[in-house]
Amino acid sequence: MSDEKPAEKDPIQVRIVDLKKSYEGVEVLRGVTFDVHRGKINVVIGGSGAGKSVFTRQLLRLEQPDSGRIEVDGVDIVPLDDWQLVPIRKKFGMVFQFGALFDSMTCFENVAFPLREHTKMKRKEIEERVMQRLGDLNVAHAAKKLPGQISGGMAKRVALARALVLEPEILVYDEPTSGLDPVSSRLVDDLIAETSSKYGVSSVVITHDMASVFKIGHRVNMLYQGRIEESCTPDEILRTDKQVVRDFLVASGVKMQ
Ligand SMILES: Nc1ncnc2c1ncn2[C@@H]1O[C@H](COP(=O)(O)OP(=O)(O)OP(=O)(O)O)[C@@H](O)[C@H]1O
Repeated sequence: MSDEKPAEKDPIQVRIVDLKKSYEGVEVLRGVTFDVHRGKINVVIGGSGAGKSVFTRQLLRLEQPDSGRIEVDGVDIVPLDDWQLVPIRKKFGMVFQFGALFDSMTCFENVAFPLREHTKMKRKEIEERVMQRLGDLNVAHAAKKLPGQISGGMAKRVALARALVLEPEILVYDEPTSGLDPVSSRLVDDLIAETSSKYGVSSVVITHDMASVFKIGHRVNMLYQGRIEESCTPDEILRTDKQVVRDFLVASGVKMQ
């Protein structure tokens, strides 16, 4: 018997290196570099127009970056074609503004949809998986209801169940607290933290909500004018000596050290 230990997984799940994207000659991403830490909550923060949405579209390879690398578990996905991206896309789950459920389908059908589209699972297996996810997120009782018949908070849980049903390794949240009052925002933060610890997924939270950084972030990456100006822990960012980062935090009501 070999006494070799199983190889430890790289603590960095995704490395983004010098990513650039222009539209009609205007450079929006001007060399984005940072790491997504495995199993952690990685927040990407930035003001309006910083390039957060453009970055998200490149990360998910919904668009082709002009240059740079996105290494997912060591594989650079930038040069891959749609066919080669199929197994990579399975690693990602996306939670778009936490909504976007199909209104005419029950919550059960919403969560079953990705399984029907992307797997050959049998009806019974689908039913079990869907009810398990809904149960994990405390919304099993909403299975037969339409999204319009449940509260906004419950709908977010159903949307998260749907994002988790294909068992992604990396969950990307696009502005999850955008447009919510502070109390609801913190409940959404709780849900993200709960999901991170329950499933061990690597979370990427794209937001301009500084409160989320300090409540749930393990890592914070500040995007400013198309570059990552700071990449550190939430504690460290309070002591940053980068003026643009300090200005953004102070304007967001954060007390600096
Ligand atoms: N398809 C596109 N074509 C041309 N310019 C674009 C395109 N998409 C984004 N931009 C420009 O890129 C810049 C960054 O936009 P982006 O939407 O990524 O900002 P953001 O950080 O998500 O801002 P917000 O928080 O307001 O949503 C903006 O100046 C925007 O006009």
